[in-house]
Amino acid sequence: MTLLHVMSDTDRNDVRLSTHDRAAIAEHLRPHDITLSTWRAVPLPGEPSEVDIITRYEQPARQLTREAGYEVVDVVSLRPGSDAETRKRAAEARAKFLAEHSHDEDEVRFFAHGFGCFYLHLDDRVHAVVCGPGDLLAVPAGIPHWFDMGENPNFSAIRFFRTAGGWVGNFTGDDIASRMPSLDELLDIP
Ligand SMILES: CSCCC(=O)/C(O)=C/O
Ligand SMILES: [Fe+2]
Ligand code: NI
Repeated sequence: MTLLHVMSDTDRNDVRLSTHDRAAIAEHLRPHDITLSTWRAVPLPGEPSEVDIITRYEQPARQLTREAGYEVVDVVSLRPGSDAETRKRAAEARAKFLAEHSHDEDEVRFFAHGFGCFYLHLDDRVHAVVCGPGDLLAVPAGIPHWFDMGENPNFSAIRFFRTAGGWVGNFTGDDIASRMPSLDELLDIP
């Protein structure tokens, strides 16, 4: 399941576009220099480890790394859990990425398992892009955005970086995420 849900940045109920059609989503994002592409999903165990992910997707990940010149590839995985420690870690991770930020390099993420939503703040519109298994999203440097992994995170994503420093966010200080629908709300859209 992939979703693009475009809203006014001052009114989440002012919806300009909402579609699950991957081709239409890619087409809509292209003029913004944002690329949504698809890798053939490979079968994974129910609770894939980081090693499962990187070995199953080694071939396309190596090809992308070679073609685009990425230096660092890592896997971010969060799994649901009801114990206090897991919930605390999930809440901390969620809060970090919910703060609007940009990066000095492109944000390139492949979803191998589960779901997450990128909210791309383009002029006066928020483009919420829910990514699921097989989705590769590439967002140019400098675009303000945030990411929601939901109340009970359950996803694995491969991240591609050009510089060895890994993840560095330039935070805007805007709490816009609190005024927009969460991943859990977007996943309920039929
Ligand atoms: C899906 S990877 C974790 C989120 C992340 O790296 C990022 O920069 C979100 O904006
Ligand atoms: Fe980011
Ligand atoms: Ni647009």
